[in-house]
Amino acid sequence: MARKPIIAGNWKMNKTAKEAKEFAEAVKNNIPSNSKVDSVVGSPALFLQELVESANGTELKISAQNCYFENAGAFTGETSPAALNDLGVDYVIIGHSERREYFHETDEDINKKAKAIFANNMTPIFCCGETLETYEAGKTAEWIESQITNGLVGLSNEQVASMVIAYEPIWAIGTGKSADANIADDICGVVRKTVEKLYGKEVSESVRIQYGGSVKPENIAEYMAKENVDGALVGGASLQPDSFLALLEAVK
Ligand SMILES: O=C[C@H](O)COP(=O)(O)O
Repeated sequence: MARKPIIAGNWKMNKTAKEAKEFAEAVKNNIPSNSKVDSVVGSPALFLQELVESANGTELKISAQNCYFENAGAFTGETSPAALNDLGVDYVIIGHSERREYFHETDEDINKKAKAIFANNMTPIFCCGETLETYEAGKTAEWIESQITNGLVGLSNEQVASMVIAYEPIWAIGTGKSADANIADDICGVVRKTVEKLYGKEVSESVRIQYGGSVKPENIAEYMAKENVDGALVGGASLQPDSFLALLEAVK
């Protein structure tokens, strides 16, 4: 089955409202209109409403970078998935290594978030990835299998088939030291095999798997040429309109 490539920018904690709006205005009408690629921008929650309104009716889709797993209640500082859906947000990034490390998110939290996102008609971009220590110990495959197994438990076949999984080796994030395209393909293959083991071949052939970690316009084609890589989750190189558009243009 042909999987549609998906390029998602993750702005992390960058930009002001003015800069976010300027980005959307510069990008939204310049997305390649052949629909060969899904184009997503992951913004801080503060700018989501503005971005959804600006991107309305265009090819640009908007993602949150996190949400809580309850829809409402006494959870000071958290973001409701129901409110995100109400705004018109399409995707939510969950389980990013920065959230796992700095905010102590567990596989169980991330699993609850995945369920809440589906319950609110949005699509999770589920991140997994290993530390340099795990990589150097040759334990990447078992680490990834465990993150996938625990993170997706209880989801339906249909849900897993429709989601996006981003493999991001932590040692390649923001370091300029991207993983070799063959390594990215191998580990994205581990993700796909794990999904196959848990949910069957049809689901594993449908789920879209991104590579993330120092992806830029100059190297994205190498990743996209690989069998198991269906797209990229991009931090630094997604911040400027020209660079974001160049990433999209590079997807053949
Ligand atoms: O979510 C995106 C990743 O953490 C990659 O960030 P980067 O492209 O700046 O290395």
